[in-house]
Amino acid sequence: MVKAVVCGAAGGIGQPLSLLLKLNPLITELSLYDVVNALGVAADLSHIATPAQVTGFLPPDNGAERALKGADIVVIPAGVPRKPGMTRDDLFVNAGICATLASAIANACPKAFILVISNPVNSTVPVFAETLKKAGVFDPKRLFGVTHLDIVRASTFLATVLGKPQDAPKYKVPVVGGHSGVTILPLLSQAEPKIPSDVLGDKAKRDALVNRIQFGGDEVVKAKDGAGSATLSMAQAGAEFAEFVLQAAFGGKKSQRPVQAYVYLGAEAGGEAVKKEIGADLDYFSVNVELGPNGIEKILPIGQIDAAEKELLGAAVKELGPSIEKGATFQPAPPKL
Ligand SMILES: NC(=O)c1ccc[n+]([C@@H]2O[C@H](COP(=O)([O-])OP(=O)(O)OC[C@H]3O[C@@H](n4cnc5c(N)ncnc54)[C@H](O)[C@@H]3O)[C@@H](O)[C@H]2O)c1
Ligand SMILES: O=C(O)C[C@H](O)C(=O)O
Repeated sequence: MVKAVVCGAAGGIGQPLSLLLKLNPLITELSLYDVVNALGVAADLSHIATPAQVTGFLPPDNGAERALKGADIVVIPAGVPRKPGMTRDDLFVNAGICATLASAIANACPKAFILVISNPVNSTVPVFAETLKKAGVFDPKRLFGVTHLDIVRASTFLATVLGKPQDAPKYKVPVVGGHSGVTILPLLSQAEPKIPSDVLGDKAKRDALVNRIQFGGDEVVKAKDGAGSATLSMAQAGAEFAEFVLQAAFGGKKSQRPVQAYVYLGAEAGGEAVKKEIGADLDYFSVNVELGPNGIEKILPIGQIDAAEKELLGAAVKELGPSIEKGATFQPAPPKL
């Protein structure tokens, strides 16, 4: 029996993500929580003939905690998306929503795997961690900032540059750092299969590819022209990442290869080696991790990077530090009496 919850289930990401989770045979119970329309989305999905039993919840009568009660995995795409001209940091208004949901998780399902999609991920993950710490239930092995869309984009854009767009699933590019602009650090030198030297060694081609991976989100924001940001590709990436976590925990399938997520790097999580590699005392970074029944089993080293990547790492670290600090020191407004 596996219970999954989507918080923000009626939104642009939430609806297709909930659909994809409804199709996941490992999930037997699916709770959909949102401040609007969660009952409608749940009624609609509940007619699909798959094992997961779907229920919708709205805020009245402590709806968030009722939705979350006993959950094994919680996926969170709640909060506002970007409009053209905005940075992800402009979405820090979502911090309050994240703190509220983290408190509800601490009460209702403190052992759940928590997958944070809400932006700015670089700051909202520290908001979750600090709220869970205050409640005494923080487990760094179970908290993930979902940066998997950057991995999906890197495969697609690399295959396109190489003139083999249909081979996108074959290309694996580690993407480390954070989830916004220059904090997104694609490690092209570690791509598999190896990138031919006429692309990797051509500065203009390489810079263009790195830039497209770093600013892929902006392409969608621009194309949607005020109607939001990536929703369908994010739903697919979120469902795929949830599947990695679920398979490792409940499916008896240890991940064949490491997956990447924005995770806590404190000593108790085993992230000290990565801090040394990046030469900075950052408490969060997107890295390769190995998953097992209890979540993150091992934070893996970044490994060898080349001179161009070292330069990009400097820029990523510089921007990440203040974003992490902003999330970690966030004070939610006291509840209105
Ligand atoms: N991590 C990533 O790679 C990634 C990718 C795309 C989008 N995002 C982010 O995901 C978030 C959602 O994007 P979207 O396009 O689905 O937005 P959206 O506006 O379409 O949907 C957001 C949903 O959250 C709900 N919501 C608001 N406050 C809530 C609360 N307190 N509790 C529960 N639900 C609440 C809204 O009612 C809405 O249904 C944004 O912050 C966006 O920037 C992240
Ligand atoms: O670009 C955005 O604001 C949404 C998301 O972070 C993305 O990468 O698509």
